[in-house]
Amino acid sequence: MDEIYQNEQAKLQETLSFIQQQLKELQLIPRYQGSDLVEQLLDDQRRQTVNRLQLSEKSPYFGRLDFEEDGKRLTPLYLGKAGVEDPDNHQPIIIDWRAPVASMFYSFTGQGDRAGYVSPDGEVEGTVHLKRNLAVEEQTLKRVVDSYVRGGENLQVTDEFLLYRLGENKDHRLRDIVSTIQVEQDKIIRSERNQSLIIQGVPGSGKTTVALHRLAYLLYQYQNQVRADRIMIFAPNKMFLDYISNVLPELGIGGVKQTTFIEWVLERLPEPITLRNQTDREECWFETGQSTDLEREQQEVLARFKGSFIFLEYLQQQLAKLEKDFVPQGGFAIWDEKKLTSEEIAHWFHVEYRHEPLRKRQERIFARMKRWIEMEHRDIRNRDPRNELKKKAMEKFRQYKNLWDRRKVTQVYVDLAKQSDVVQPFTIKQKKVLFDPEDLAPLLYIYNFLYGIETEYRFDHVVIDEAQDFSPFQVFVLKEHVRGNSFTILGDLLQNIYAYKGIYDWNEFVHLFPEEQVSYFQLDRSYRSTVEIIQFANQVIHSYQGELTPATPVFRSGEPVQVEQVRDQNRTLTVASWIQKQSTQGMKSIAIVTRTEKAASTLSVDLFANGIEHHLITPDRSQYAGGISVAPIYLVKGMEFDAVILVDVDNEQYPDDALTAKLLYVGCTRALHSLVVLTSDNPSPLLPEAVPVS
Ligand SMILES: Nc1ncnc2c1ncn2[C@@H]1O[C@H](COP(=O)(O)OP(=O)(O)OP(=O)(O)O)[C@@H](O)[C@H]1O
Repeated sequence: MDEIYQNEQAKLQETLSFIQQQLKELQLIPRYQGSDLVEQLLDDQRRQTVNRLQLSEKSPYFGRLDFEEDGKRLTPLYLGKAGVEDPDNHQPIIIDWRAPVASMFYSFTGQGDRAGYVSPDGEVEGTVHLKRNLAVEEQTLKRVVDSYVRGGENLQVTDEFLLYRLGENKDHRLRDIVSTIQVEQDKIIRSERNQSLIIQGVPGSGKTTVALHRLAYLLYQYQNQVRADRIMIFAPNKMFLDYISNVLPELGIGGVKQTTFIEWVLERLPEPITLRNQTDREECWFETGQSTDLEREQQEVLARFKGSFIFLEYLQQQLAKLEKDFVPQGGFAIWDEKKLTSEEIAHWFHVEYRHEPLRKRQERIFARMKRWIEMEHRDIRNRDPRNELKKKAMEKFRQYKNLWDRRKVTQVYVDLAKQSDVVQPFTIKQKKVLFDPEDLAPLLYIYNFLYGIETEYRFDHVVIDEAQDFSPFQVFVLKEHVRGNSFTILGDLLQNIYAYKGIYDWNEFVHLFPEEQVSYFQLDRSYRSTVEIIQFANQVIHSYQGELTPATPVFRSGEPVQVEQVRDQNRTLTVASWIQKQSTQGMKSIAIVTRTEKAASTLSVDLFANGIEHHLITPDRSQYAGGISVAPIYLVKGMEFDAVILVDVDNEQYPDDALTAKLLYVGCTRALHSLVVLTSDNPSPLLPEAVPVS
C-alpha cells in the first residue's frame, strides 16, 4: 500500500502544480470591461474556470476509476467536485462528478468487472480495473482505500470508506457527500429534469443532502434550461435553511434561492396579510396534558380541510362561477342611443381576452371602454363644446366600473370560504382578518387566478424539504409556478409531527402529477446514526410504524443508548456533567432536547447558572451556531448532532400515542454517535424494554 500511497501522493502534487499554474496564468489576465460581446463571453468563461480551479485547489479529487472502454486503452479517471482540463489539448485532468462517465464510479458495485454509462453519443461499455477512494484535505492526501481491484479479493471495502466518513464528528452545517454517494441515492440525483420525484426516506437516509446534490446535477446537465436563480428550495424554517446553506457552495453552486412557504407567499401577495401568532398555536399543539385535546382536534380538522384537494376543487368551482358571471348584466350606455351591450363586453371578456387572467381582462376592457367614449365624443364634439356630455358619461363609467368585482384577494377568499360548510368564521382583530398558514395556499391560488403569475415567480425547479408537512393544496399551487413539473419532494411520513397539516400518504401528491412524470423513491438505509441508536429508535416507533419500512442502519457500531433515571433536583447536574463528558470526548455538536419550549427555557436558565454556555433554540431563531444547543423536541427535526440527551422522557411528558411516539422518534434519530435518555421513576411507555440504568 505504501507504494500505492506514494504514487498517489506524486500524482496529487503534479495535479496541484498544474492547477496552481493555471490559476496564476488566468489571474494575470485583467478583467475585460469593454462592450465587445465575444470578449465578454471569453472573460466570463475565464472567470468560471478560475472558480472551478479555486474549488479544486484544496481537494482536487476524491476518487479514481481505471476504465478500459471496449476497443480503447485503459485510462485512469480522477473524479472531483469540479472538472479541470488541459487548455492546450482539452484533455480532462479531473472529471466532474456529474459527468456521464463519472456515473460509473457510483453505480459500479464490484460484482463482475463490466460497467457502462450513457454518453451524449450513446451507450459506452468497458471493463473496470480499479475503483479507489482518495481523501484529500487541504491539499494533503489523508487516505487511500481501494474498493475494487480487478482480479484481486474484493471485500466490499466501499463500506470502509463510507464508515470512515460517517464516523467523523460534524460541525454545525450539513456537508456534501460526493465521495460516498450510494447507488440508491445516485439514481435520485441523476434523475431527469422533467420528473417530479417523491422521496420517502427514513431519518438520516440523506434526503436533504441528495436533493441538494440533484440541484448541482441539474445545473450541470441542463445548463441551458435550468438557472440557479430560478431554483427554489422550500424548507420548514430559517434555521434549517441556515443549517443546509453550506452544501451548495461546497459543490461550487451559488445563487439558488431558499425560503419558507409562508415567507414566500407573504412576499408574493401584494396585499398585507395578517397571520395569527403561530407560536401560541405550536405551543398548544406540542404542550402536554389533556386540556388542549379538543382544541387540537378542531384545529386538525379545519386545517386539513383547508389544505385538501376537496377544498381546492370547491374553490375551483366557485372561481369558475365567478368567471362566468364576471361581466355585469345590462351593458353600458352613454348619450343618444350609443351603447355597449353586455353581450359585446362579455365577448371581449370570454373570447378575445380569454388567455389573460381575470383582472388583466378587466383592465383591458376598462381601457377599451374609455377609448370608446373618447372616440364617440369626437363625433359630437360640436354639440358638446364644454364636454358636459363627456363628463356625464365619465361619471356613469365610474359607476359602471363599480358594478364589476373589485374585491381584494383576501375578501374574495373570505367570502368563498365562508360559503363552504366546513370553514368557520375568521377571527377579526383590530378590523383585520387573522389568517393561518393553511390559508396561504388558497389565497395564492385565488391571486394567481385573478392576476396570473409574473415571470420572476416562475421556477425551473423546486425542492420541498420536510414535504410530509405540506398539504396537497400547497403542492398544487406550487405546481402552477414550475415549468415541466420539475420537483424534488422529500420527507418522512413517520416524522409528520404537525398532524394538523401535511399528508398521511404520498399518494396525495402523486395524484397531482401526470403518471409518466412522477417517480416515487424509498430510502431505507440510515447513514446518520449508529446501529444502536437506530435500533432503539425503531423500537420507539414500532407500534405506530404502519406500512412504512423501518430504518436499516449502515453497519456502524457505537456505544449503547443509555436510559437513566434521575430525580428532578439532580437533573441539571446530570445534564451538565454529561455535556462536559461529551465535550472532552471531542463531540462538536451537542443537543439537550426537552419536550416543550417552556421546559427548554427553564433548563437553559439552569444551565447558564451552572456555567454551561449554550444556544437556546426558539421558533423564531434564524441561525444555527453549532456547539451546545438546548431545544424543544419539535424544533430539532431535520437537524443532527454528534451527541443528544433527551430529558424528562417520562409517562407524563411522553405518553403512548402516535404524535408523542413520532416526536420521540425524531428526537432519538438526531444523534450521530451518542444518545442518552433521562427519565423519572415513571418512564415513558414508549421507551424500549431496556432496563433503566440508575
Ligand atoms: N452517502 C452518504 N455518504 C456519507 N454521508 C451520508 C451519505 N448519505 C447521507 N449521509 C449523511 O447522513 C446524514 C443525514 O443526512 P440528511 O440530513 O440529508 O438526511 P435526511 O434523510 O434528510 O434526514 P432527516 O429525515 O432526519 O432530516 C448527514 O450527515 C449526511 O451527510
